[in-house]
Amino acid sequence: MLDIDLHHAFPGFTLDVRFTAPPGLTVLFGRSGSGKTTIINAVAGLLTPDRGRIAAGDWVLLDTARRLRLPPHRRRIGYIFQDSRLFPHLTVRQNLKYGAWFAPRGAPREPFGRVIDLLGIAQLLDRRPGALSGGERQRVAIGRALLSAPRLILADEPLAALDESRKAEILPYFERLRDEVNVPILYVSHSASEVARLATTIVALENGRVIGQGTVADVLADPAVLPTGAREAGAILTATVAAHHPDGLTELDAGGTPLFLPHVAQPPGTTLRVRIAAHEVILSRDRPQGLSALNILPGVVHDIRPGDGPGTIVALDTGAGRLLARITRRSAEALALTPGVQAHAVIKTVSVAPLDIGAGTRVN
Ligand SMILES: Nc1ncnc2c1ncn2[C@@H]1O[C@H](COP(=O)(O)OP(=O)(O)OP(=O)(O)O)[C@@H](O)[C@H]1O
Repeated sequence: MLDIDLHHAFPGFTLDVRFTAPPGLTVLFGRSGSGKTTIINAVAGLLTPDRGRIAAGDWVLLDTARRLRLPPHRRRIGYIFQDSRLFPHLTVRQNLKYGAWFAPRGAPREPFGRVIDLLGIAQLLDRRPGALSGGERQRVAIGRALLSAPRLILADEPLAALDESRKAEILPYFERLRDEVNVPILYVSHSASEVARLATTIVALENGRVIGQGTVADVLADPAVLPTGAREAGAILTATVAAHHPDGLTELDAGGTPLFLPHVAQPPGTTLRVRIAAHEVILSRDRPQGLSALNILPGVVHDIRPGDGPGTIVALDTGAGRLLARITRRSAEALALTPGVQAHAVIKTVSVAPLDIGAGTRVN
């Protein structure tokens, strides 16, 4: 458990945040200038706030009321930056050992071999960073952070410099870090799909304040707290791989409801987290007939959230979970959608992007 309470005034900007991050991966989510880096700098010890307290469980990094301030090198933090910051003249093995060198004697830490396995970097150990891809370098950077026996991991936009295919390569390793290593992770991002894949908890920031905080499913469903508003709103469903069909489709079981997606690599029985973007969902009052879309989910309207423009977000409770549909207010009126009425959500199979399907943990 990570407790953060910070107050700091710069000329023209005041940071005033208080939040608790439960175990897992907590994303600081907000527009440029919302205060994410200022929080990270305060946790790292690069900025001493006017007032504040930062503690990871019983490990207190800062408590201005008690005049306690650990210097940065004693905070036991593992860093993962946008650029991997590996030493170019050292091999991967030496870079990893450098991380281990920072671990205090006797501190519990992941064994070297387990970190290598977790990140799939055994075949890279004798190479130098110049001979690695961007994704491989980031895996090594994660390993180096882990081997320093951290009490907390700070990841500051670690995927921002990677293209889509490298992101897809590295996301599963962050999922493993989240699910298999018992160290809280504070992760900065402004990408909704990255947040949907990785977050256990989201802290949404605006102008130096917390404007929303909660589980990934709750926060991503609330356009009011998303940096890009309704455009990135979406639902997160937890589903299990039921079957791979010969025509290339994968059938998921989402709370007893079948959901067809393009082929996913995971074997039957695997739990997945699937983000369904609100703009990909169509609503119909009656069950549509003769439609090409394979996923037609009956449900009941939970609520309707008007936006600023012509759009509105309709939340529909289905057997698979709560889905969100971004439709026009005109359509919502034409369909007479109000809380409690029955409707059907239509989702095209191919509308779910591969990056939006990840390893599952509970999302709410
Ligand atoms: N040392 C400083 N002196 C004065 N103002 C600062 C200082 N550091 C940050 N600020 C201001 O604090 C605000 C928040 O900055 P911060 O870097 O924390 O935002 P951010 O959410 O991390 O943005 P980005 O996503 O662009 O990195 C900005 O208005 C910035 O100009």
